[in-house]
Amino acid sequence: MADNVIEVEKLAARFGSRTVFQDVTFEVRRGEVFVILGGSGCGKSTLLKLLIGLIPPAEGEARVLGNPLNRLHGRPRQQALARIGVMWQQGALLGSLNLMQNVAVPLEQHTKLPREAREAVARARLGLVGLGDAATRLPAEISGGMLKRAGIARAMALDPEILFLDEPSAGLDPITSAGLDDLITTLARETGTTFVVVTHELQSILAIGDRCIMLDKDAKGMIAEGNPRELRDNATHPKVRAFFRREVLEQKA
Ligand SMILES: Nc1ncnc2c1ncn2[C@@H]1O[C@H](COP(=O)(O)OP(=O)(O)OP(=O)(O)O)[C@@H](O)[C@H]1O
Repeated sequence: MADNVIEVEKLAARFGSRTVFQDVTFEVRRGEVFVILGGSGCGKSTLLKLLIGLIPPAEGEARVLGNPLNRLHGRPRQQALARIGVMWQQGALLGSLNLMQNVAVPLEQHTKLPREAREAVARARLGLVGLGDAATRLPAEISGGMLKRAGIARAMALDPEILFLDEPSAGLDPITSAGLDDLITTLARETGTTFVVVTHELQSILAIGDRCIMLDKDAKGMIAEGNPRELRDNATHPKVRAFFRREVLEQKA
């Protein structure tokens, strides 16, 4: 039987009387790169927030590592949250701290490790994302791509079982974005970390995704689930076909 790290059943999200999506059901398997995709406003970020328990579901349930995170409180919630890492689109490193100090912040908050040990772990995480030589640089002194890598290193500080990335390639040029895709693929393979990545960049989806779901604003729910390359080749839903085919045609042009 597959080892599921996330199980989502008949999940619905509502703001006031407005339904963003409903009847969303899927699972994420340990070690895979799972992509949540769809056009602007379909609810990708909302789904991410539901998964990590920042907002409660209107209906249904999302269990992450066996726990509905929105229903945990106090110490059990802290313990569950320590097993996942999140990198939001803005990344938000602290400008006054160098990269090593930034990556060490979660270690300071969640562990009793002495400073030298925290810094050693932080340096190791920076090494994992190819920033071993940039540990003492400030966020303002590095490129957009390096900032994303540093954000990933910080999200990995506590050696999470699942890493959630919200639009990691937003604002990056195609070459830097492809480098980040390579990093995600390598980290998933080498560390066994499960990745849940929100993106609408087709190149990235095809490069990194083992499986994906596609949300749709009009359908208010999922319109596709599966391997992205198989969906590109075989999807029959017009919107799914349009998403994968249009961009493929653009790439060939
Ligand atoms: N806190 C909130 N209160 C009310 N409406 C919200 C709230 N958060 C999101 N929404 C609405 O829910 C819908 C889905 O938003 P969400 O940000 O999840 O979409 P998205 O797919 O991530 O979009 P994008 O790709 O543009 O970031 C949008 O119509 C948005 O306006």
